[in-house]
Amino acid sequence: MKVKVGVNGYGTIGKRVAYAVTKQDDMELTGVTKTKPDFEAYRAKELGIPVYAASEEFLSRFEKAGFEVAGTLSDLLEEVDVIVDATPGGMGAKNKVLYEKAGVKAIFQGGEKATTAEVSFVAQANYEKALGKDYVRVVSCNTTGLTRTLSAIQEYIDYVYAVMIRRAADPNDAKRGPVNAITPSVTVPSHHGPDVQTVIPINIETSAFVVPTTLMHVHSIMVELKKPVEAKDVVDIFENTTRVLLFEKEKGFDSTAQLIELARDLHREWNNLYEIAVWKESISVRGNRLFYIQAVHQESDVVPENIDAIRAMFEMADKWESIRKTNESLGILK
Ligand SMILES: NC(=O)C1=CN([C@@H]2O[C@H](COP(=O)(O)OP(=O)(O)OC[C@H]3O[C@@H](n4cnc5c(N)ncnc54)[C@H](O)[C@@H]3O)[C@@H](O)[C@H]2O)C=CC1
Ligand SMILES: O=C(OP(=O)(O)O)[C@H](O)COP(=O)(O)O
Repeated sequence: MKVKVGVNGYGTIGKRVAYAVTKQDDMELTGVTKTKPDFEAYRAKELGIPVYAASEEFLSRFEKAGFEVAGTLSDLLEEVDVIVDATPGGMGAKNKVLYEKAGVKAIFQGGEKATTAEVSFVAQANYEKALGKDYVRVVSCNTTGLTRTLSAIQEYIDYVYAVMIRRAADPNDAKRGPVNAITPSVTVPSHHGPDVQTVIPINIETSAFVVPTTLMHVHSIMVELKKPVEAKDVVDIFENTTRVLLFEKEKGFDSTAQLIELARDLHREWNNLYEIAVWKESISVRGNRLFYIQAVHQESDVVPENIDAIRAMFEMADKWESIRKTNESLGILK
């Protein structure tokens, strides 16, 4: 049996998740919703993806443009086993009543509060917690990045302090930036630390700044160690951690620009870099403190998590089988 998947909100995350669903042999993409017949709606149609109006109120826009939709969101909900909600942050919680009414399982994204779902999810850290669940939240791109590396070294962690340097906007966003400024999140901790704690139980504080770039987020991480570890052991751990890759400045990876260039060189769709990129030279231990620096491709690291969340919710595979299938299907390097 293939799980029928719908995507509500065909934007930055939604279109990538929809694509990833089409690459799975145990899932099928039933359709996606759009609020208007823009170029993304036409492109979806060209790809053979049924396009539904996101609600009745948007139907007239499609009618006016002569764009034939397959129905509305409520029609899509009748067809699917699970809906991936990738609408703008905060909207998923409001949509949840529709999903409950339709009796359809739902996945929410990191822009929703943890209380919207039964479990907050990062596959390699807590896949089992999502087994059989109806509502799962894939945490934000930054939280996913922090959780992937920190869960790998969890046994050594006494306390984590991390600073998030966040991209101002996604490349397709001409409204928000980049801006000529550095904008701090003045609430400390930023939401990222408490969000990591919804997935793994560690001590962590975070602060965050927005900077003028569209190319990835960067995290500067300091861990107070519970027990001694050497830098070379942490290198070994990360080398053996799925969805984490080590990069060397020595080899020309000076900045996020070269990481994105590598994703282009790999002919990754939308230059997705699903893996968290840790700078190898940055991994260092001084006294009882471990330091490292990593980069997160905000548009894509959560995509494989959505796919694994679907498998967990339908108990279609165990953790490592699901991660392996997802990795292989998306060309994730390890
Ligand atoms: N862009 C990013 O870096 C990341 C975003 N997220 C989270 O993913 C979620 C979606 O974010 P993005 O994809 O970046 O947003 P986006 O703005 O690129 O896409 C949202 C899509 O939903 C559509 N939409 C708006 N109102 C709608 C409605 N009533 N019904 C259905 N669709 C509607 C928009 O037209 C757009 O196509 C948010 O929770 C966000 O926090 C998570 C990880 C990374
Ligand atoms: O939704 C996201 O970015 P956005 O809200 O700035 O578009 C990304 O998940 C990164 O956000 P975060 O810094 O809240 O993890």
